[in-house]
Amino acid sequence: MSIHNEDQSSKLFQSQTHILNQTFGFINSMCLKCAIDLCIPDVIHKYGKPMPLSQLIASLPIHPSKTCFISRLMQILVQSGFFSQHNVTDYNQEVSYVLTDASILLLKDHPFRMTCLLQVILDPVMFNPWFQFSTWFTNDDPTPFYTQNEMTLWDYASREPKFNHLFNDAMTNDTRLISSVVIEKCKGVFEGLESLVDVGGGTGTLAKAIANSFPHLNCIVFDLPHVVHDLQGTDNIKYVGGDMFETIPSADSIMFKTVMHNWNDEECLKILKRCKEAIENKDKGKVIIIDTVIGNVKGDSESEQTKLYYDMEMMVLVTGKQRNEKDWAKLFFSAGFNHYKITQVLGFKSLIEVYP
Ligand SMILES: C[S@@+](CC[C@H](N)C(=O)[O-])C[C@H]1O[C@@H](n2cnc3c(N)ncnc32)[C@H](O)[C@@H]1O
Ligand SMILES: O=c1cc(-c2ccc(O)cc2)oc2c(O)c(O)ccc12
Repeated sequence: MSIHNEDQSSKLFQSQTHILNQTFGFINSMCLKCAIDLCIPDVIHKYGKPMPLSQLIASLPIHPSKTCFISRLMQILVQSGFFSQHNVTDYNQEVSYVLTDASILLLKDHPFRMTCLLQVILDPVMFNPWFQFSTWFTNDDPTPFYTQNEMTLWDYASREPKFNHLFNDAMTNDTRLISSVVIEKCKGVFEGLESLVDVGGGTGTLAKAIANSFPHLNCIVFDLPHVVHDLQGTDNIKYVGGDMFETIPSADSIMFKTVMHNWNDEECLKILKRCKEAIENKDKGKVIIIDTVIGNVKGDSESEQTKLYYDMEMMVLVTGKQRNEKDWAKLFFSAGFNHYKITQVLGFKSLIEVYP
């Protein structure tokens, strides 16, 4: 095939570059993981001022034969916005690095750090199922994760304590930020309630924050037995192990934070019907859902991309999906609920109150 003009060849080169950039996308994730494994954000933070490359190299736990590769790793991390580069004009022209808003959330001691979430998303247990994606389209397995492991993510976590801890820590990372915003912005949601069950509440990060702010509220953290079996409750927090498809403890309010997104419509309908049975006081009782509502805020293009990635992650690992308001409303009314109210909490996450 011959190329006839400038325009044609330039379009071909652009397409080739586009394909290569999309294919090499994993390099951004892997360089970020490498930087965290080597504690680069913490080392630069501890230095307290722009850190010259030679100082950075000297502070990292690397083999002397690898020192010459750090500047190349830093180059891509600067390009992807995790560090910014100061070109110092001293005699040896050495570059220095500082943190950016994004890398501040990668610091070990930051209360809203995202490192555990990132590590679990890139862990081989959650990453390898992607290699089964196309195979899964040709079989009747529930998820690519199932094709890879012959069991669900939840069964895998119950059998592998190391993965269970990694997963629960990752969810805790995400919940810390949301908890503080929910308690600040949505205080009214919890006022007047006497009891609350956090279903799929993990290790209880959100329930603990709510129980601290509302000491008269009796909270139950309900999750699979392998998640809660060794956790100690307090005066107003009790841990209960069980399966939400079988039974949900009774209370005024039943809460789900990033749980519904793990399940398909049929499964969510079953859970919501269980909630209707479990709500003790039908007058003031409600279901509280903290989850994504797609399309309720016009996001920037980066947020739009995140929602699509997140939806794919649910398809590959669990049977769930991200939902728009119409999808949520259909679920609530099909399960026999009467009305609902959506409050936008943070980014594309919302708090939905659903009334019987
Ligand atoms: C995505 S995590 C969310 C954890 C917590 N709500 C948070 O946001 O930090 C989903 C939780 O649902 C729990 N889960 C899965 N299947 C369950 C079931 N059948 N019954 C109760 N909990 C379940 C998992 O163990 C996990 O802790
Ligand atoms: O891989 C994930 C990521 C999440 C996730 C991402 C961002 C957030 O703000 C919250 C949660 O949640 C997941 C999840 O619930 C799951 O069951 C499997 C994987 C992931």
